[in-house]
Amino acid sequence: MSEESELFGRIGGTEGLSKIVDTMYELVLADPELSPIFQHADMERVRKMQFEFLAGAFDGPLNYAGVELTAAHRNRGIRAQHFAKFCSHFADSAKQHGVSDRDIDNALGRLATFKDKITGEMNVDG
Ligand code: HEM
Repeated sequence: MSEESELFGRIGGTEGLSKIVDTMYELVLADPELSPIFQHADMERVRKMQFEFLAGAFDGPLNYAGVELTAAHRNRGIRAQHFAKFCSHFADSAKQHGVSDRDIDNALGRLATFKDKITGEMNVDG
């Protein structure tokens, strides 16, 4: 990959991230543990919103205009093991699209910071 200073650039910018998101949801929807959670989701919207969210999280353009993450994932029964599988599908997709292991680790570290919002494991005292 290139020597771009931002993670977003190094993972291939708009084109690269779009491909990573598309492949990631192919893997997620083919996963029998995760696909039921997406049964009623508007996948076109989810892909678009996920692209925008991740672009911002990876130091790219900040255009995310979707629902706040806690609200979007509340009461869906999403647990730590679902989160872990989702992240491993992200990593497999990024690997397929040529992202370096170092950049994948960097991206996974950023995804991990959203875990409590996605799984609802909020620290109520925090
Ligand atoms: C770091 C990890 C994750 C991020 C950044 C993320 C981000 C997002 C975003 C941006 C949306 C769109 C919100 C909107 O419509 O405005 C969304 C929707 C959704 N996410 Fe996640 N998500 C993550 C993990 C997960 C996991 C682990 C699951 C379940 C296995 C999940 C299930 C869903 C579902 C079902 C929707 C659709 C909600 C609806 O029908 O409106 N997400 N997510």
